[in-house]
Amino acid sequence: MTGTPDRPSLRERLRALPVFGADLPGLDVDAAPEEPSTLFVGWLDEAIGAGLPAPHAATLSTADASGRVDARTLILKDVDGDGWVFATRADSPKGVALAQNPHAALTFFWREHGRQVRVRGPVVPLGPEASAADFLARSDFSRATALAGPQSAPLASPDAYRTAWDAALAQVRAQPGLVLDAWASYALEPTSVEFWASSPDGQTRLRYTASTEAGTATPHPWTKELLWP
Ligand SMILES: Cc1cc2nc3c(=O)[nH]c(=O)nc-3n(C[C@H](O)[C@H](O)[C@H](O)COP(=O)(O)O)c2cc1C
Repeated sequence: MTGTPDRPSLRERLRALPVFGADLPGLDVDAAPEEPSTLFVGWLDEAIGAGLPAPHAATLSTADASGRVDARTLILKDVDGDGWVFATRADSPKGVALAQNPHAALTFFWREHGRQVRVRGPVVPLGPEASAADFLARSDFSRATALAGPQSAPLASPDAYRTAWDAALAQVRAQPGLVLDAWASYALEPTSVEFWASSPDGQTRLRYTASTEAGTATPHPWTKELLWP
């Protein structure tokens, strides 16, 4: 759409928007640790410490058996020996896609720090015990939402949701140990983790790649390389 002096076009308004602020912490490549999880948790802690909004929110990208791609936001639950951990309903579209094709990516963006992290690799379900522990750690409201109905299925009306949610909340409160069978914790076990940082000097990209012994899944030490921005 063409703009006017009072109201520039959308293209002009978008071009005028700043992306990053000042005083960006950047990425010190020489000080980068051997393990990408160490650098990731360091960046996440800096984001938490600075009070950035939802620093643990990430975009999970998946592709189904036919290669159709989808992406959505979710919450990071942990980073541990299993990998980058998240939880959802196994019968949701993302859970179904992961069952068909376990390869996925998590993308974190901390605008105020001018940083992005891309974590790529296969996703594994962590099993009933870990899934139950995650479900029971959720608030009553979150458990009721998960229980109320099949995530992402068409909903007939807001009233239908309200009625199901009220019943689910009553059920959760009556049975505090109740676990939704469909709830699943997953870990993305990275084969590569890429750190991107903007700074007044330009952009820096550092990719960690896990080398694996031919024919085994045994991880070897990570290799690090710089990438063209
Ligand atoms: C900030 C934020 C956090 C979210 N966290 C989760 C989460 O941890 N797990 C989840 O299943 N959905 C979460 N959602 C909802 C998902 O983005 C998505 O709408 C839902 O999981 C259905 O996705 P699907 O149809 O691709 O399976 C979150 C949404 C937002 C905006």
